[in-house]
Amino acid sequence: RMQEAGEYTMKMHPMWQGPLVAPGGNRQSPIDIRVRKSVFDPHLKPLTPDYDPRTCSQIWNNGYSFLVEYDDTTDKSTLKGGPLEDNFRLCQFHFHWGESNAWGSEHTVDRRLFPAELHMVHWNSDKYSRFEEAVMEENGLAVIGVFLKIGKRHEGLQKLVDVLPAVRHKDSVVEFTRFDPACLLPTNIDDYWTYAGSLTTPPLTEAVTWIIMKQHIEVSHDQLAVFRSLLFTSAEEEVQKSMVNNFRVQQSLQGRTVRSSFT
Ligand SMILES: CCOC(=O)CCc1ccc(S(N)(=O)=O)cc1
Ligand SMILES: [Zn+2]
Repeated sequence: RMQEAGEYTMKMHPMWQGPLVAPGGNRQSPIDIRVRKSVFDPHLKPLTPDYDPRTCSQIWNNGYSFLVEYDDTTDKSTLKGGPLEDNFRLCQFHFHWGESNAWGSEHTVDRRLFPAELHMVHWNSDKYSRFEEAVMEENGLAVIGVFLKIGKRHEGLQKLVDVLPAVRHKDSVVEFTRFDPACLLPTNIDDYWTYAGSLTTPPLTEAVTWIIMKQHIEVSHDQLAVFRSLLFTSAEEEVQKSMVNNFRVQQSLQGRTVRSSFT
């Protein structure tokens, strides 16, 4: 019998032996997006990302995922519009994925799992002066989530895939420049769901306005296989653990409304 999507047990990883539910949390992420329960909001504006590839600086394996980091000391790569009242600065993007193509995303749509999910992380530069400050505040962060499906090779992603072997181990860093993160967004960014949530890894703070794209992007099976060649563990550790299943279990909605920008 094929297991139902969402029925899979999640292999425990040290990180997820941590606080699976933040103490006192009532707006935790990720969640299952029940499409028919989402509420169309005609006041939601188009999202206006404006990224400068020259602010791309490095790739880092932090032991949870690999982060592509951007220089966020100026307003060169920003996100405005959509549900956001303020100007947000891009600081990094990363992914979550499974050991198989059957699961890996953090959010689901009517319980549907995707093989991976991209998160583009921004912080509110109108209200705060640095990421570390914004991460502790209610309207501090905005994260764009994009689902990945297995299909044709993603040409823009290949430049990133080619450098991943250089950050195989936890705490490794390599210079990575002139990468335009906009190439990872779907063609249609006007259709999205948005809700108030949290970081999905420690410190799990309830600081995030989530913007989840309805349209997915496609990457090839081989490209995603390179993600799985990364390791949770540093070069010094005896036992090497493959970096897979780095997603958090779904959290209860607890009365929150998910709004949609489309009918
Ligand atoms: C105070 C330092 O805090 C951090 O470094 C948090 C980084 C962090 C950024 C984004 C996310 S996610 N998966 O919800 O998009 C989780 C954790
Ligand atoms: Zn994430």
